Order: sequence, then C-alpha cells, then structure tokens
Amino acid sequence: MMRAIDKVNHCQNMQQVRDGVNALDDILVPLLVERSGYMTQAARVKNDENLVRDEARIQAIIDRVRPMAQAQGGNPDLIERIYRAMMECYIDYEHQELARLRAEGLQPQGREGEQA
Ligand SMILES: O=C(O)C(=O)C[C@]1(C(=O)O)C=C[C@@H](O)C=C1
Repeated sequence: MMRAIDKVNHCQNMQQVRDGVNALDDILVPLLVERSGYMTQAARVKNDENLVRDEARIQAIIDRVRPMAQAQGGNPDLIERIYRAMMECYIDYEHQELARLRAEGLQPQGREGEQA
C-alpha cells in the first residue's frame, strides 16, 4: 500500500510547498462540506440540543482515526488534535443547524401538533 506520507513530494521552494498544499485543499474542502451536510442530517434526526454533543461517539471516532493515521505514516497525536478541534466546529454547526431547522418549523421532540 502507498501510504499518504509517501506521496509527499520533495520541495525545492515554498511555491512547490504551497502548490502541494493547495492541491490537497482542493480535495479536503469538498469533503469537509460534505461532512457538514451530515451535521444537518444529525441535527434533524436528533432534534434535541442535549443530544448534539456525544462524548462516546467523539471517543469512538478518535479511536478509529488514530490507527488510520498511523497506518498512513502520520502522527496520531496530530490527527487526534485536528479531529477534536474539527468536531468542536461541527458541534457548533450542528447546534446552528438545529436552531435554523426549528426556525423553519421543525417541532421539538414529542411536541408534534402542540400549540405554541
Ligand atoms: O455522530 C454524531 O452524533 C454527530 O452528531 C456527528 C459528530 C461528528 O462526527 O462530528 C458531531 C457531534 C457529536 O459530538 C459526535 C459526532
């Protein structure tokens, strides 16, 4: 298997470094956007502010991605830090999306049909 770390080109100057980073950002940004779409789905399915943050799931994700990072020749501590920071952003976004969906008419759990 070609590890991710083995795909990094040796660079002679910062232009080459930045070209490499830009090429990866072209791949990363659409994936981050797609991931954010699942936060909207989660907000609607959970439909409860108290369920947005899920510590057990956060730990399960960390436990899954650390060995993946290691297998790709990366630094698992770095990837864990990035994932924890990223998930905090997605948790904020999930709260934001739940508030937006509620403003658009999503009824709080168990209150379908209740008068405001
Ligand atoms: O799996 C969930 O419950 C989600 O809402 C997604 C997600 C994430 O993957 O970023 C976000 C918030 C939770 O704390 C756990 C994980």
